[in-house]
Amino acid sequence: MQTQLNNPAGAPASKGAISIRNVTKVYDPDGAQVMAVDNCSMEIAPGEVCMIVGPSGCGKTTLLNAIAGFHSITGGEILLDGVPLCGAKKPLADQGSDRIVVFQNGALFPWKTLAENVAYGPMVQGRWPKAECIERARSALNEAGLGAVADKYPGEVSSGMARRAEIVRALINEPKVLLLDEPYRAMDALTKQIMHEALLEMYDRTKVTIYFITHDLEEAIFLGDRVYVMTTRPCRVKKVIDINLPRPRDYHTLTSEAFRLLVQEADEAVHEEAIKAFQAGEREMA
Ligand SMILES: Nc1ncnc2c1ncn2[C@@H]1O[C@H](COP(=O)(O)OP(=O)(O)OP(=O)(O)O)[C@@H](O)[C@H]1O
Repeated sequence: MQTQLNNPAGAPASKGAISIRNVTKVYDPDGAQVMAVDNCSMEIAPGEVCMIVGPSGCGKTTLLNAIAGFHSITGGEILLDGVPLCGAKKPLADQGSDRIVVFQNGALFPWKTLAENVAYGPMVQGRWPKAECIERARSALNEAGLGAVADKYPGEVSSGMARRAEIVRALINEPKVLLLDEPYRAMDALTKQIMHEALLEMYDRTKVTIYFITHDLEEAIFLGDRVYVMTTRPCRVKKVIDINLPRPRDYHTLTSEAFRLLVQEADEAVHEEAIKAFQAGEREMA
């Protein structure tokens, strides 16, 4: 069975445009007024792999939470395909299956098999009859190279397989946008490389818009269409780097001169902000 995860003939994506317009977010724990994001604007195209890098604590996750509908914004607006998600009248976006978050620490149900995990979302939403949900889940796992372990429990497969199954579980809902917050942070270099290739392979099939936060510049450039380097808090866009490396990409890309130059460009921008963040931290400590 061919799932609807496929984007026939690699057609360009027609949905999943995110507009972040003049967004501001102030947290106010006990009146402390922490400005996390200040007048930040970004236009993310449908099907773009948008990689967000910036100093620790600069406000990257705050933006993700606003898009996902986990946190409200204080000013500005966020639109999905031209339709407002949140803004002045409605500061907190509704959560919805059009925007799916893949969490850092994984969230598969340990008591369900991979196929049952993948089928769970559409099943509880009553999207398709139960048997069809399972059949689609198996088919999607198969396309992701996980067919042989579809009936295994998360504890019986490698962490790399479990992370891939999580992405399959997100994609079965046919979201417009996938939101990832450092999903591969704790992985060793080799597993990370395999995860990157698996994600790119799934992306090439689905062309879903990806908003991906990372501290790893090589990861950002290897995966991304554009890398957004954010300023130290409060968060704004400092620099946008277009990644014109041809797709499909594989590990050979990592050794090209074009790749090396892009890493250098991103590193210079991030380094400047990291120094500012460090100095600001020292001032706060003084
Ligand atoms: N619920 C909250 N209440 C108060 N302050 C918060 C809250 N969540 C985040 N912050 C503050 O807002 C700022 C931005 O946090 P955020 O988590 O968005 O940064 P980040 O760039 O994702 O960080 P990291 O790279 O370390 O994950 C930080 O100074 C953080 O302490």
